[in-house]
Amino acid sequence: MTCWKNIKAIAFDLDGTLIDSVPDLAAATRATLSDLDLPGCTEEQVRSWVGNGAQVLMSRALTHALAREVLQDELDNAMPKFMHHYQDNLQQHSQLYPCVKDILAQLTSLGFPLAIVTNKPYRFTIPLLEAFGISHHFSHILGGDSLARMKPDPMPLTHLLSHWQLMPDELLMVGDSKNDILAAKAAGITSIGLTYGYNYGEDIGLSDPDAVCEQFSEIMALVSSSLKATEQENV
Ligand SMILES: O=C(O)COP(=O)(O)O
Ligand SMILES: [Mg+2]
Repeated sequence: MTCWKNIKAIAFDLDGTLIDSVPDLAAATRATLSDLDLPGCTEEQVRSWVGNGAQVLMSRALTHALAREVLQDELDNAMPKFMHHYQDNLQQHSQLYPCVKDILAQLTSLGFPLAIVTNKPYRFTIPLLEAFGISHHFSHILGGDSLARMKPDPMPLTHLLSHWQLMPDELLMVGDSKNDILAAKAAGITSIGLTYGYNYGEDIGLSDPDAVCEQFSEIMALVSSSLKATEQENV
């Protein structure tokens, strides 16, 4: 049984959890394909390709456009173009999901240490968080290239556990993708799966997170049981 009352710190996924970033990822993907004189793609297709970082996104887009397996040098040629297009247009059309700013502020004022654990390259993560005015909430920020392995590997989460000196049952991962839930399970930590993000078109419930939430604001009710437990201990 999940013990919500033990939660002391929270790790958040970024794309599809805090920020709906697909419109700008799709624009950068399409601009890259256009540079290469390849057929474009839809935003919906990009939504189903996001989840394993920029390189895998571009690899999936090229595989689709070429209708065959992509060669390493084709990917190597495309990546700087994608990075350039995305860097210049990180938040033209991306948006924070409802209540994100408010809930992060509440969690911060309640004293939870918060982290970002994203597969997005680190160099895009910081400016995006800053652009939306939420970077100050996170005391630790890990991009997909910050460590040797990214989600679904547990490495970023075990890194956080040792950084914060927490037991696995004291850390919560909140994310929209099976990569978030698989990483959480492999690290032995609690997870919440959000239904509104990107999960390759699959139901996040199939990954069996400890709880499924349809709205970001619903995480407050689960996390607040840990506060009640702390209050009772302090009486
Ligand atoms: O960039 C991606 O592919 C996914 O990023 P996320 O881990 O924040 O969802
Ligand atoms: Mg995500």
